[in-house]
Amino acid sequence: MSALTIAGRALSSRLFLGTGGLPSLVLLEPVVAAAEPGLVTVSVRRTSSTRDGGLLDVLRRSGVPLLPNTAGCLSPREAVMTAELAREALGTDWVKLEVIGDEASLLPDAIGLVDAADQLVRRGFTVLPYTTDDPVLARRLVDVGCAAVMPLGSPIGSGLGVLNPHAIEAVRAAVDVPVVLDAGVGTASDAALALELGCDAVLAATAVTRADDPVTMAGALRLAVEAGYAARRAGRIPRRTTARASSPMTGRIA
Ligand SMILES: CC(=O)[C@@H](O)[C@H](O)COP(=O)(O)O
Repeated sequence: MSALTIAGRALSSRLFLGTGGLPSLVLLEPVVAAAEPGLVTVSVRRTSSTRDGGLLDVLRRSGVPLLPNTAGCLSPREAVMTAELAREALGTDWVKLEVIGDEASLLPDAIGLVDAADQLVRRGFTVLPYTTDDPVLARRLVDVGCAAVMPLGSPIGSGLGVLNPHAIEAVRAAVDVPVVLDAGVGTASDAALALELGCDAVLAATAVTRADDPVTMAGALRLAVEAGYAARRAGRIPRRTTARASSPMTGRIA
């Protein structure tokens, strides 16, 4: 599978993994090994511990690049401060920007998101914003300098997959930066569909952390992303409303 590049950095996989919510830290290492993700997101609030065997320690040993996020931030100010803390703590100026409108829907606050993205780009961050599946908003985020956009397939943790495939295609068409489907993936076919629709990568958390068997699901998502990317490049056949024989009709015995 050809490499995905974001902001000049080549990533080894088109699957990104969210780490919060695993039922046991013991699962983290095998999950990461099965997923072989290109990036692993970490919430700065939840990773204050750097002790041996802690979340950060395990992730660092895995060698997968870390992508700190601003999970749970409800205002641009809070998100910018959290990103600065992450830069200091983790030594990276990449940030997955989340500015949430409310704690019930967990939907992005579009206005706060553009404001925070603008501030962070000016402060030298490489910003990957979690956004809605709105192509106009995606363009605004690119206009202020975001390195990628991360539209939701459906609400965080819902497992509903890609609710509006046409909107995801519209986001893809609207911007010239990588598009990473973020949120709502429930199982492997959701991830494959995202790539088939033209997304460059997929971020999944709950699909793995709440699966009956997180390690096996992590491996399934890795394969699904590869399959979806290959299918996109191969080009799907057009949908038809009528039958068309798949074998030639010549040589039939009358
Ligand atoms: C924005 C956000 O928090 C998502 O990245 C979340 O981590 C992943 O969403 P799922 O848990 O639905 O995969």
